Amino acid sequence: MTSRGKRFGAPHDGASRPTADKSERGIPEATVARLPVYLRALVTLSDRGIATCSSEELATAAGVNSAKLRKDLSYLGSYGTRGVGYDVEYLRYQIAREIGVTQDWPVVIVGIGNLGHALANYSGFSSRGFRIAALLDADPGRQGEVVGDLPILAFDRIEELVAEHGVAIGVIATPAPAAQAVCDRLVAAGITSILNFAPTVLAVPEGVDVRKVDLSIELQILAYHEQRKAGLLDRIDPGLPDTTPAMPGKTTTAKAVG
Ligand SMILES: NC(=O)c1ccc[n+]([C@@H]2O[C@H](COP(=O)([O-])OP(=O)(O)OC[C@H]3O[C@@H](n4cnc5c(N)ncnc54)[C@H](O)[C@@H]3O)[C@@H](O)[C@H]2O)c1
Repeated sequence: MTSRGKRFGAPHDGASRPTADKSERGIPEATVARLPVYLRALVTLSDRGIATCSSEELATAAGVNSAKLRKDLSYLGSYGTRGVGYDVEYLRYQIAREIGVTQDWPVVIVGIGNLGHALANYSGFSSRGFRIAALLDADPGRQGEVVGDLPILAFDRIEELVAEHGVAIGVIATPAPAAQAVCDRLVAAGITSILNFAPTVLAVPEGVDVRKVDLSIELQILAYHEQRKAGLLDRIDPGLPDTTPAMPGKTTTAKAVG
């Protein structure tokens, strides 16, 4: 239950509803997090004119192992056809329906600086069902500038715009010190899902979902793996033939999900 206007609860940063490991339909959260990755792989296969694919092909395209993929898809009741594999278009539809991207999701972006401009100009949102309904900024010097097809509007219009477009998702691309106040106002206006790019932990009431994108944390994780690789190489006697084992761990050239 959303409790709009209630006092804010515990900081809530990252995966939605951290206490639950299953979605309302009983699909594990880790599986839910991989569904968009499968969807993106299916869109690519479909764009290449591929009508059916095996679980191995789809798993490779999505960067997961095929047993995990089959298990994930079984939660959707999708098992493929023996000897044929999965129907790409149908599976794409099934996953899109499960995620909710067969419908149009109006989104507002708050903070149209460097990052906000990049997000506003990104065409990938609309092709995946996310329509940018409004661009908002507190700086009058930015207001009126057209980015993509939309003018930057005053953040003070947030309530009016959320109501007008039925917006449920807000993107925060303001500096960190402003993010909590922006978040509070988005929630008070009726927004129940927030994608936060500011490097700060947001406190939100129960029923509001927050996802955080932090490129520096992703880079730090890669740095950690680089350090481990370097440590392994240091331990190899340079006089011996190279018998370096394959690197353990989940991080490969593609980002591991879940
Ligand atoms: N998550 C990532 O990977 C990533 C990458 C780059 C930047 N960032 C973060 O994204 C945020 C934006 O970065 P940037 O480089 O675009 O900054 P920027 O300074 O270029 O833009 C910030 C914008 O937010 C606006 N703003 C400030 N306070 C506001 C408020 N209260 N209400 C509405 N708008 C407000 C400013 O007027 C400005 O236009 C920062 O928090 C930054 O740390 C995150």
